[in-house]
Amino acid sequence: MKEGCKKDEEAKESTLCGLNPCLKCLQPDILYHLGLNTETTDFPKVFGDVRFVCMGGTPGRMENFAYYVMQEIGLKINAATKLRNISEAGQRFSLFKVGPVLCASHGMGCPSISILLHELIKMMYHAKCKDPVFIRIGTSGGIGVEPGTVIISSEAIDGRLNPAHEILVHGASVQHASQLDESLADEIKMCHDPCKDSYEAVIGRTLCAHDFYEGQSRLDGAFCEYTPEMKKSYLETLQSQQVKNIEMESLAFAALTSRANIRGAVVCVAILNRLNGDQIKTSHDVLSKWEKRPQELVARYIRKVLYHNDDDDESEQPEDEAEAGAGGAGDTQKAPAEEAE
Ligand SMILES: O=P(O)(O)O[C@H]1O[C@H](CO)[C@@H](O)[C@H]1O
Ligand SMILES: O=c1cc[nH]c(=O)[nH]1
Repeated sequence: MKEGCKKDEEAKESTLCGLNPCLKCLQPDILYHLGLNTETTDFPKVFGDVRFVCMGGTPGRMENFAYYVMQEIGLKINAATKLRNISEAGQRFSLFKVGPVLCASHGMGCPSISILLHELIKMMYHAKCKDPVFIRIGTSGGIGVEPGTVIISSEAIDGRLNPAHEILVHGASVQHASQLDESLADEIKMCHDPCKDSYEAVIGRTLCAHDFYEGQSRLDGAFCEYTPEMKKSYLETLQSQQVKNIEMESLAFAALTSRANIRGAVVCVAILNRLNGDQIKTSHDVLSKWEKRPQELVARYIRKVLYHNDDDDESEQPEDEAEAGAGGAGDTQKAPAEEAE
């Protein structure tokens, strides 16, 4: 358990801690951007079995991941089954539930993922989830790594290399530590097979920028008020400080998960090596293959945790949906995990 995190009455129910003490007074609690509330949805019944919350930038990636993870954890569905976007009413994020796995899109940048995380963390609290693991599966710009390499973040740092997510509250700066769970990073890394996988997976520091262009020292933005030499020097400094990649959500992800006593990991593929350029020239076909790499590792990890086995050993896999825990994909009335097309 997180240091200084006492188990209170709520913690007996969910394992989250450090949350807003007023949450229990909100009747109902409205998760506005997810289009859900505690009055019309029975959270413990619909989401109480969630053990993994996976997130990534785009709705399409997370829908594909939901179908992929369903197959990988052995949930049987028929070909006509279609997963329902549970947060469709909110019109901001997509959210799919596949048994114990929630898959959410988070948009771009810390403000967007922060909103999603506040609402997902409240969901875990109301649903009384026990020890949920949160994982971001994404893309990034690599620093001195071969494009296609998967980077599992050891910690998230800001542009000044500080391991903290800064927010302004009442006009004052508040910094929250952005550490990630080291043992979770190791467990995910162990799901990579250097003999079979055609790519490398490494653990390293991740720089989180608040912009894709100037914030990442690109020379190809609409504005650029620095020289190629200044860019080179900054990226080389990052490399010398064991920074392996740059993306745009890890600070908020790490800070909010650790504040809630949630184990979190960030697993991103590098789609270019920033030491060699700024523009992404790789074909969409190749990019979509690379994008699946973090998904593969994370699906293997989930499978391993659920069935306590190695990838080759299928002996403990469930026979059917019920055993695997395929469960409600939305409100309490809907059929589990799907609606027929
Ligand atoms: O990992 P994904 O969701 O692809 O997001 C990465 O790509 C976006 C920029 O293109 C940023 O949001 C960055 O973090
Ligand atoms: O260079 C990159 C690539 C993906 N995402 C980023 O934020 N930066």
